[in-house]
Amino acid sequence: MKSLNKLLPYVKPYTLFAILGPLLMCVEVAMDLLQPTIMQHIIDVGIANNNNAYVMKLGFFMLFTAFIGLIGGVGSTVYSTKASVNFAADIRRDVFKKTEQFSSENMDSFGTGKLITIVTNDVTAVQQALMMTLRIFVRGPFLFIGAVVIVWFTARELFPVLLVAIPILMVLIYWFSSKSGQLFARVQRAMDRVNTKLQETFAGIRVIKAFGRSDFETNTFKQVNDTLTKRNMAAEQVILTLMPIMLFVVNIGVVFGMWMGAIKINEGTLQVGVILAFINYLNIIMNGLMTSSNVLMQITKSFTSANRIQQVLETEIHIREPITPAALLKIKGEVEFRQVNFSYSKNGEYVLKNISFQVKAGETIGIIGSTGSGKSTLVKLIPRLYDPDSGEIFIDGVNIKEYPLEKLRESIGFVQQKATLFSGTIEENLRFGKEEANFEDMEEAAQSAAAAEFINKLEGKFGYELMQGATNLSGGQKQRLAMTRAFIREPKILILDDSTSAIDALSEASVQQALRQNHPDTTVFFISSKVSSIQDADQIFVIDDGIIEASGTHKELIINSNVYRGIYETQKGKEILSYE
Ligand SMILES: Nc1ncnc2c1ncn2[C@@H]1O[C@H](COP(=O)(O)OP(=O)(O)OP(=O)(O)O)[C@@H](O)[C@H]1O
Repeated sequence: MKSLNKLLPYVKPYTLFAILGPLLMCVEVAMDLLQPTIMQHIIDVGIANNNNAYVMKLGFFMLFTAFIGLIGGVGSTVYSTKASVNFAADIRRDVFKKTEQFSSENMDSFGTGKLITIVTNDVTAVQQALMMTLRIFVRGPFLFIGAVVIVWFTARELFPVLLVAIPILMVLIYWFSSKSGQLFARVQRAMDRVNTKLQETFAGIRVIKAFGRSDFETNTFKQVNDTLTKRNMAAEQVILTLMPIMLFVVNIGVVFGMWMGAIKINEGTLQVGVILAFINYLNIIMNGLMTSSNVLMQITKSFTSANRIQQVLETEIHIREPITPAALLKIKGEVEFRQVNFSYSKNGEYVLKNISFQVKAGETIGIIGSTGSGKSTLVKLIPRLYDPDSGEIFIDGVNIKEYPLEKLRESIGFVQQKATLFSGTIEENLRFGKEEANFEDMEEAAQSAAAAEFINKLEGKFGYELMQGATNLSGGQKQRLAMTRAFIREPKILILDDSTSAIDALSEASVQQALRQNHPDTTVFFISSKVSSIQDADQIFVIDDGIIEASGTHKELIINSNVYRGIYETQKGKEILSYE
């Protein structure tokens, strides 16, 4: 309930619509409530006295009220929809904006599957809850109270029937609603699992096919889908059983009403029309109670969704902007790590342990080490994708936490291990690196990244459309484009995280040469599992189990580092070592 309340400020810009919706609904309900009484008068006054003119007059009045009711109903739908759809759109916008600010750690803790479910399903659930509240919430109680009051004034003789029927109906609704509330919570959890499974399958469809696991995946999807179906069925069945039981109670009420009415008619204290109107009101009362309980159920269902939305909106961003940012000169590219420790889990198990080093501007640093040793993690700390648990990182002698985040990241070009490209043209993807890049910039960067040749062969060249996930490019082409995108922004610090793994040795050498020639002042961190890719670096860091096991030039490390020599030997063979 609390989290739903916290979303109420999102209704504020649409207050007028949110008032008009229920207001117009009141008009519709008032007209609905008038109908049985008009009918009663037609029967008891018009038909009983053979007064055709009276029948016609009230007949037209009945039509008129129905028409006004229609306008009220349509108007209410229009304004309630405007309020709830805009309310949801604003929440979606803010959830999206918030996730854009998320640090990698925040992202890790939610997971993309859950975030997508929140932006789609959960926002839709609160939208529906608001829509129903605005449109129907007033309708239920208004119909119920209105009908009870009218029966009190027009058919008091039959009121005892209501005194028995209403408590029974209320108990039934309470029991069924609480039962279905629990069942719908189970439905929502099953829905989460279906969504997660779908996202995972769509993202990994190629792997599934390559491993011939389609049947297995179809089966696991069938399991989560079956659970969802069963739970949906159970929840719907509860709702659907309620209606006939309530109708049964109402019909017993009708029989009793007619029986009591017949006695009163015989006594001459009641007219036929009153009984007919009473029967109608009894149905209206049932409808009113049902509608109220439906809305309550929808609102209860939306609590979980509101909670999840609130979790995103209230998430504390781990990577914060500095309170007093450093006065900015142009970043040169000196990098220093001072006793840096880092862990993903924050339980003290460090992935990086006591890392300290200094790099001069314009130096090329090779980083090598076994898989999972912490190489990628180390470079991710430079653009503050994560912050260290302890220790400090400096660029040009200034703690990186003191730079405005945007400024810091603007001066860093980062090519991640897995090249991420977006659907759109190559040009659009490159502009991601530098908005104002012109054609020459693109050409030049593509040359440096050994991408120009393949781009020129593509239909439309820089206008070539990439599909989602750039599936219409090869692995090596994706890496080259990702490098072009990083080169184009002429960064002061360039991080290449195993970004030449799918590129042939010749092209890799040409990329390295282009870097030296065209970007001599850029500090380059070059992660690679191949010694041949980094052996010309000014300094090489050998990472082993989260520590810098050794550092130095290739020649120094061959002599001083067992780990480095081990890697080198496995890759080149001992005979080359002795030859060197
Ligand atoms: N987002 C994450 N959450 C939790 N643990 C992580 C995360 N990313 C990496 N790790 C763990 O941190 C350790 C270091 O990972 P890292 O990616 O830095 O290794 P690496 O040396 O770059 O490996 P590789 O050469 O295989 O890319 C690994 O044990 C890995 O399982």
